[in-house]
Amino acid sequence: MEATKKIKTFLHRFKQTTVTQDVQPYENLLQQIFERAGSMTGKADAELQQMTNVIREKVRAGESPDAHMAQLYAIVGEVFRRTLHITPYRVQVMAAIALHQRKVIEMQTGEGKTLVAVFTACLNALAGKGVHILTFNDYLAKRDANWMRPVYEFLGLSVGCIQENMPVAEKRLAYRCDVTYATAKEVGFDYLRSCMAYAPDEVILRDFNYAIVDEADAILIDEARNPLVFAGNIAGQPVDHHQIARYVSGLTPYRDFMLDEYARNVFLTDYGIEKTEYFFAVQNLYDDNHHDLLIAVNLALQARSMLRKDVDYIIDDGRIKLVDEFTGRVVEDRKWQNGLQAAVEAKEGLAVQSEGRILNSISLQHLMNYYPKVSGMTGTAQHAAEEFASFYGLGVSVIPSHKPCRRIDHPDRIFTHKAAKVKAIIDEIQKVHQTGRPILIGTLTVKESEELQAEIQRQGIASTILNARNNESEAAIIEQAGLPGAVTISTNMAGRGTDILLGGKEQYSREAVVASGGLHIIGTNRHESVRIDHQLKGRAGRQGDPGSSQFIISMEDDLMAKYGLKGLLPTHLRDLRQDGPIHHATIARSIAQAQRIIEGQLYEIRLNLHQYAHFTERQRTILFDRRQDVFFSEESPWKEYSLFQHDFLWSYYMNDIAALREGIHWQRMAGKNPLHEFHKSSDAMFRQLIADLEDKLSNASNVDVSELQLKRPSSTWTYLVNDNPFKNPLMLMLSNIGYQVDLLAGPLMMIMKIFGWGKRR
Ligand SMILES: Nc1ncnc2c1ncn2[C@@H]1O[C@H](COP(=O)(O)OP(=O)(O)OP(=O)(O)O)[C@@H](O)[C@H]1O
Repeated sequence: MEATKKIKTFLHRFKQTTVTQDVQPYENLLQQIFERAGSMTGKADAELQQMTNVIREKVRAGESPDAHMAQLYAIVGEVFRRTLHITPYRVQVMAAIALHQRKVIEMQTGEGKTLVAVFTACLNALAGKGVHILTFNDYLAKRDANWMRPVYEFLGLSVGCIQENMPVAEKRLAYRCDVTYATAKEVGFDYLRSCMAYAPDEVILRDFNYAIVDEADAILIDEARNPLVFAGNIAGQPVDHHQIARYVSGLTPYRDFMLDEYARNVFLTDYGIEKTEYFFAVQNLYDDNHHDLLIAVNLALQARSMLRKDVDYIIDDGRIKLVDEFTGRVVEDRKWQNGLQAAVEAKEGLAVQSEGRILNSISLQHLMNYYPKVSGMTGTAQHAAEEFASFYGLGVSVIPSHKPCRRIDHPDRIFTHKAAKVKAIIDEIQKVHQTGRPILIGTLTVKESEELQAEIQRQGIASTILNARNNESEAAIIEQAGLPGAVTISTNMAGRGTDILLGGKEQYSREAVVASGGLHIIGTNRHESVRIDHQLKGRAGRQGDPGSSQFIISMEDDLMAKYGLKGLLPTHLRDLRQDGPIHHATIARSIAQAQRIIEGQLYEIRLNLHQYAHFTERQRTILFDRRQDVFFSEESPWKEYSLFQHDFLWSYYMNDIAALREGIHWQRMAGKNPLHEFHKSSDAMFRQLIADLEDKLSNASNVDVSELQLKRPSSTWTYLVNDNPFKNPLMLMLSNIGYQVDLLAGPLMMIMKIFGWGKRR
């Protein structure tokens, strides 16, 4: 039976891998909506509100909202005209239908997804159970809630918005609104907070109902690599990180330590081990007594050789701030976990902050699974269709654009080395700048953006920079980026959600920019994820505007070096060095293939994370259900005591589980399957946890309440970067083959991804 179930699950994943281009199924509903829309224009405001109230009563009496979609969408369209003076396009209404039908809709960048979500949110909010619109960042949550507020309020629907660091009382009110705009991350933290409440007024969230996820691929896929972790502070450091950082800075690569960038691995050589033992006066570094030292040295090596200042992080106000590789933004509350943060702080000579002890944690994938209904929107859904299907059971529906896209995407210009590439970028900027067209240059890192600006300045061209160092001026920079002659250099920050208006706000200068050919995009690197490249291109040619894009790259770029892409080239091209671009069909194909391979690997990492997290999540549910029983019980003197015990033991358990995971990959060396071993060990540990908890609770009546120190753990909310122990996903994939049918699904999907099979276009 079990085997049959696994085969069914396996096949189901493939069956779900659908991308629908066919919009015919929506035509019938669209016709009904637009027929009704005609009769709405003559109605008084009060009439529209009364019609909405009638639908609301029917839905609350148990009727399905589906039956009222045509009527309500026609009303919402009319309300848009009356309140915001916008007439929704036919394709936007079509997208709103698909959204209600649990799809991830792909709409071209700039087509107005913010409006689309409102139709579906209104329909689903009538039941009174709340709709969450999950945005990419806090700024968009606030902007969209305020922008769309008149529409909701006209229909008698309340709208709230969640911001990080908002007082709990304000958050509770916002979550009780009919529609709440928030980032997925903040909802996740509020969920964890609610799980650990000590009194009813500390419960922030109500039951989940429906989530519309904006920029769905970024939130449901890219962000899903990072578990949300509620961490408490513990004082003291077991080792002197600064001393270790100084020691490691003097080591020589390839003699004292080896590093394999592709596998994201760094380790001491035999020579390096002996040297370290001598320096720290220990006999055997691998002895249990020196475990902390060994780990700290490894982390310091990782900090020295794998993490780069102004690329992976910046230093601001004496603190390390991580830069998100997908968005180019500083992520204020993100930290590396398991001691790596401290190692980087020591490397930079900063004070080492105290390390976090995990108090509670959830993955975004599991959080989303608590919503009975989920749908999503993005400009780049097709590339992630397999993953939407396998993790979330969501299909992708491609919505045609309102006006045909006029953007010209030039084929990549590829150079043999970096200097030739930079020269070509400067030439390109000079050539396009002369025509008066605005230019947006997308760079990979803060460092690269600044170096390029210096180079452009030497050529006498003024430019503006947008990167993690100046994100507070983002809105002002973007406002200027579409003006005639503007040159803007940015990291991935000028990606999702960035609406560059041609000519700024002035109509006459818009006409001038349109006549000159619109915005020109220059990409200076191919990103690991092709979706990020598409988002960058998507800043030009919005809503039928003219525009163009050109990637100028070199075989020495990080992507090529990291993944050894030269190896994919024919032998005679590998050592070529020339000033002009390389003209060879194989190269562009190889790069595209490499991006597919990398995406397959990243998928594999996420699949693994999911498989491990899934087991712990099930245990968390069991334990927190028990916590709820204590929470709502009446034995008040012992209640808090039973809860400061529950949370304390769970916290210890979470940390033990993190340590178990950290070392479990060694089981592969013993010919065992790490995932199986993890399940076995964590199952035994969980049973012990339950036994300990019951023991503590049964002894609770012997505790003198006056002696209890009911102190809560002092806590911080941390968004930890998953320092994945599976450094080489390919090895992991191979080692897993043959253990269980379920595990085969991932690798097979990866192979299909690489060869582009299984996609229906
Ligand atoms: N029906 C419409 N009529 C006129 N303007 C519209 C309409 N719908 C949207 N817009 C405008 O289009 C612009 C882009 O809208 P929005 O930010 O929602 O796009 P988007 O799809 O989220 O883009 P991206 O994901 O690329 O950032 C906004 O300036 C908005 O006012």
